[in-house]
Parts: sequence; C-alpha cells; structure tokens
Amino acid sequence: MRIGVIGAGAWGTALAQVAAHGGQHVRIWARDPAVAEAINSDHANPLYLPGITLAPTIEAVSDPAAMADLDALLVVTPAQAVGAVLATMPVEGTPLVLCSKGIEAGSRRLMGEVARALHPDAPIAVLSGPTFAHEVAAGLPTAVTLACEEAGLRTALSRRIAAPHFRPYATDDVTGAEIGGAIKNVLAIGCGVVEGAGLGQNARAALIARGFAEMTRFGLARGGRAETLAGLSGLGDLVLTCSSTASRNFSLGVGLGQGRSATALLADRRTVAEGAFTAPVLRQAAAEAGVDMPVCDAVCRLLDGAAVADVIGTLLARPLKAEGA
Ligand SMILES: NC(=O)c1ccc[n+]([C@@H]2O[C@H](COP(=O)([O-])OP(=O)(O)OC[C@H]3O[C@@H](n4cnc5c(N)ncnc54)[C@H](O)[C@@H]3O)[C@@H](O)[C@H]2O)c1
Ligand SMILES: O=P(O)(O)OC[C@H](O)CO
Repeated sequence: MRIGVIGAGAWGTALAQVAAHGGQHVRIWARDPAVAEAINSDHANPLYLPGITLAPTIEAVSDPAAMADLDALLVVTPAQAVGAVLATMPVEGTPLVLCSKGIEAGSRRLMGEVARALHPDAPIAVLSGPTFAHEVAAGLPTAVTLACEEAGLRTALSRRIAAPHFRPYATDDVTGAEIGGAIKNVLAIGCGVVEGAGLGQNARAALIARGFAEMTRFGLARGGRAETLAGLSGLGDLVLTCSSTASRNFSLGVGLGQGRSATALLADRRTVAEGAFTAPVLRQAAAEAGVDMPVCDAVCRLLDGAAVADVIGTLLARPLKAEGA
C-alpha cells in the first residue's frame, strides 16, 4: 500500500513514521513548505515533533496535487480544517482514514460526515485512541481503534498500519470511534481546570467518570455503540488526556484553572487544542439531540470566561440523581 498523510503536525508526522515502518514509501502533505523542506532535507520536523529522526523514506510535499495515486490517505489536520483541506485533495475514491478529533463548527458534523459529503465515493475509516504523538514516534507501545464499515478494507488497513509497537483493534463502529475522540478533548480541558485550580484528585476522578457518562449518552444518541465508547477511542483516550500535562487540552485547562483567559492561552500556542473548538459545537449538538451534558456545558462556560468557583458550584448544586440516570 502506498500511504499518504494529509497534515504534517505532530500526529501526522508520527503516523507517517509508523507507516514508513519496514522501509515503505510514505508521502506527507505539509501546508507549510518550510516543514516539507525540513522533512525532506533533515528527516525532521522540529516545529511540530522535535527530537525525532524521521525515516528517510518519508517524502514531504506541499502541493495537494502531489497526493494523487496513493492507496490510502490518512487525514490529520486540525478538525476545523478537514473540510477545506479535503476539498483541495485529489481523492478520487481513495480510502480516507480520519485521524482528526473534533466536530465541525457550524455544520456540527463529525469528520466522517464532512469527508463523505465531499468525496462520496471514498471509503471511510477512523483511527483514534490514546496516542501522544511523541510517544508513538519514539516507538513506545501504543494501541488504537481502527474503525471501518467495510470488512476487507478494515483488515487491509489494520495489517498495513500495525507495527511491533503499534497495535490496532478493529471495529465497524465508525461513529462511536469518532465521538469518543471528539468529546475526550472537551473533558480534558475540564480536568486541566481541576488541576490548575487545585481542586484535588477526587474531583478529577469524578469529572472523568461523569464525563464518560456524558460521552456514552451522546454517543448512543448518535448511533455509536457502548463497547466502542468504553474502548481505546473513548474511555482509553479519556483517561490518557485527562491525566497528563503532555495533553494540549489538559494544559489549556490548567491555564484556565489558574485564572488566565482562553483567548490569551490560545493566542500563545502554535499547536491545536481541539477541545476549545469542539466544546461550543458539542453544546449545540447535545441540545439538538436532547442529551444532558452538564460537564461539557461547564467547560463551555469556563472557556467563555466564567469563574471556576461559580462553575463548580453550579455543577455541585444540581439536583441529586441516580448514578445510572
Ligand atoms: N498530537 C497528538 O498527540 C495527537 C494524537 C492523536 C490525534 N491527534 C489529532 O490530530 C489532529 C492534528 O493534531 P496535531 O497534533 O498533528 O496538530 P499540530 O498542532 O501538531 O499541527 C497542526 C498541523 O495542521 C496544520 N494546520 C493548521 N491549521 C491548518 C489549516 N487551516 N489548514 C491546513 N493545515 C492546517 C499546521 O500547519 C500543522 O501542520 C487533531 O485533530 C488532534 O486532535 C493528535
Ligand atoms: O494533546 P491533546 O490533548 O490534543 O491529545 C493528543 C491525543 O489526542 C491523545 O490521544
């Protein structure tokens, strides 16, 4: 399989490294020609994945037309850019493996829905799970969910993407895999706030558990399956991202919890913190689906500048209820 990777940030670069395992040729599209130049000349991406020497079989391009004639395209731009970038790509029925985690603002579409609308002939797969890019690129053991409705393609992609340190688990539940990855970013911001405001580890565990209940309610309402939401792409990624400052979303939350504004924190970073963009869209999508998501709503209020004490007070003052309700 000739693999293409669309997006040369941390995760696209790490996935190119996985795909190049065994010496096979991989082509990666970088929006910024300087990033492509560094990958081709120095076998490195110091802006987005510093400290990693890349396989020399990774070829970088910055012209979308150069992404034609490949057997599969991994889509790894920030979620809000997936539609615009895919519209420029010569997809022509090539399978698209969506690796971005988020919900599109405005349309409230999942990435699969965005891709299908643009390229109805292209089979869709989703790769998601607990995967810090720098650990994957360093060859540390990692497991992911690979979701695809077509059994033959699911098997072919799983075999092609698997490496001794990188283990995909297959499912046909594309929607469930997408929803876990999108919502965990929002919840990670909340957990970061708990850390930044010094609210304690009990509060963080409560937020993870109640946040997982929200993820499950929303996922089931949108047609995902409970087993997927409890798997690597849902609970697995939630646990990772809610417990480490290596997460951009968690770090953003730490800053909010320390009293800085979302605007200032987002202006300070080059890399994407998807939860900040997904949170307001998720709030609308949850209202539309009639799903109660108080923790995600609290994260929206914090991003909008509400005081931590007020937001936590509101959450704790909600009417008492049964745990499974
Ligand atoms: N970094 C990780 O550990 C990781 C792991 C799994 C999934 N993801 C997901 O992968 C996606 C990409 O994350 P990342 O970590 O690679 O991001 P990043 O912040 O490291 O890099 C973003 C890349 O996208 C490019 N970009 C930014 N805006 C763009 C636009 N409007 N159009 C085209 N390109 C644009 C940037 O130039 C850069 O190459 C996100 O949805 C993220 O949630 C990241
Ligand atoms: O750094 P974050 O918060 O974007 O998380 C990266 C990955 O999604 C972890 O699986």
